Amino acid sequence: MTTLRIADGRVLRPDHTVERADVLVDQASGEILAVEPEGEGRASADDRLDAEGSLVIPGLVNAHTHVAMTLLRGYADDKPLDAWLQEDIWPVEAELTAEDVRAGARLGILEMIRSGTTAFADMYFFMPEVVAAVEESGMRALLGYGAITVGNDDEAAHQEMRDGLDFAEGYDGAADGRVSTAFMPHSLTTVGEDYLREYVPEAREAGIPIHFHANETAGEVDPLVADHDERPLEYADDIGMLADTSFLAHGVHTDRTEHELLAERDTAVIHCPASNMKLASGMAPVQAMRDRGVTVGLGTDGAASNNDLSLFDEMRDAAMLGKLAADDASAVAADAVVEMATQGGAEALGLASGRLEAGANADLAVLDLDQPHLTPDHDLVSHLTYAASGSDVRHTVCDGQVLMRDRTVQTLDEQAVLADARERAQALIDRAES
Ligand SMILES: CSC[C@H]1O[C@@H](n2cnc3c(O)ncnc32)[C@H](O)[C@@H]1O
Ligand SMILES: [Zn+2]
Repeated sequence: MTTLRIADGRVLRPDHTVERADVLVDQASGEILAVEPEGEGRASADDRLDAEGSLVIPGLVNAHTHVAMTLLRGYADDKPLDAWLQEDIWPVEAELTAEDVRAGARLGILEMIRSGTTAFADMYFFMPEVVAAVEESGMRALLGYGAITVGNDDEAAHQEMRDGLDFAEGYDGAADGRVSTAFMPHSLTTVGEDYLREYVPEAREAGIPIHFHANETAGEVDPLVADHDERPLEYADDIGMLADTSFLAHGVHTDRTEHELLAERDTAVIHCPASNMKLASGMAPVQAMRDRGVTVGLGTDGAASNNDLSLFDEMRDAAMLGKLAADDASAVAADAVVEMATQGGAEALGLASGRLEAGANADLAVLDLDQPHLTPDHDLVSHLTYAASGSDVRHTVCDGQVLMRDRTVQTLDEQAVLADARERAQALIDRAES
């Protein structure tokens, strides 16, 4: 057995207490062997990460993104969702190549490793390239091909849905089990009803999880309600899209009936506060959903609508926006936000991560507490939500492997990743605008 000891730090436990302890990891299985409180007999380990003056937390889970959209960061800002997608993003995405997606995925993964994220859910194009980037980087991910049928003829629409299923079936368990997959119809409005009714049951019967965008803007919800005479999530449920292995992104314009349905079906909602604010999509009723028992995770959405992939920024945004949405300063409190960024996201993605305890995946991050903006330390859960940032992360570990040690990423050549992304982003825009 090869072991790794994260030594002499303070450890955030699943109940959000903090204790002085070491985390002992079995690198072969990628699991936590023990969280050993200070004073207990501590055997030596094969490798050691120093956590003195630091806080050890579960690796953060970015439960909804389009990772290769890092190439479009800052390309189109300050527009609402529909105009942004149709006028700017989709015309550029039509020019994407597999190599672009690989470069954008590497860049996004690098950014996530640096900011303490150890797992992400991704919906995009050229997904085998994202699998390859996950494999080489050592990250964990749940991946799916984003299928869209609107604008396609019937044959192409069927092909989109088939591509979604084929990817999910072909790549589940890749990268030594760090990749899992889902069937990902883009949204309830960009995939036609007939296609959803044909392919969603096939995915469910094959035991494939389902992920989609839903109830993001009023402009999307209102016509759906008018056409179907029911709420969007009642429509989704009628098709069979809500299950305990399903998770949806946004859920901004959802009502009480839909929250009760989500709780009953055990379907998680991934809250994307920065994207929802930037595109002026609205304020998700996060406190109301949680009060009714809905599992909520956090996602950055793509870097073009955020514009970064740090879950720390998302945590702060979630707390601030949650209070505004509920008109209540006690809503979406710090501990609820930390839970969403860790256990909530892990549960949505079906991962044994998000908790520092024996038997869980050894996915964790170590934050340097010895800094002005984290001093004094009355409440470290408060700091995680309101004061910390991605650059406070010293070490990142996923599946028991050290991905970043003392702020140096071990698995990717950082300068090469940046140079490649810059070059490919420029060439992509040149092609799209020529
Ligand atoms: C079909 S792959 C994913 C697809 O989704 C687009 N996208 C990015 N952000 C959003 C969002 O907030 N709502 C809906 N769709 C979004 C992305 O550009 C890809 O085309
Ligand atoms: Zn999205």
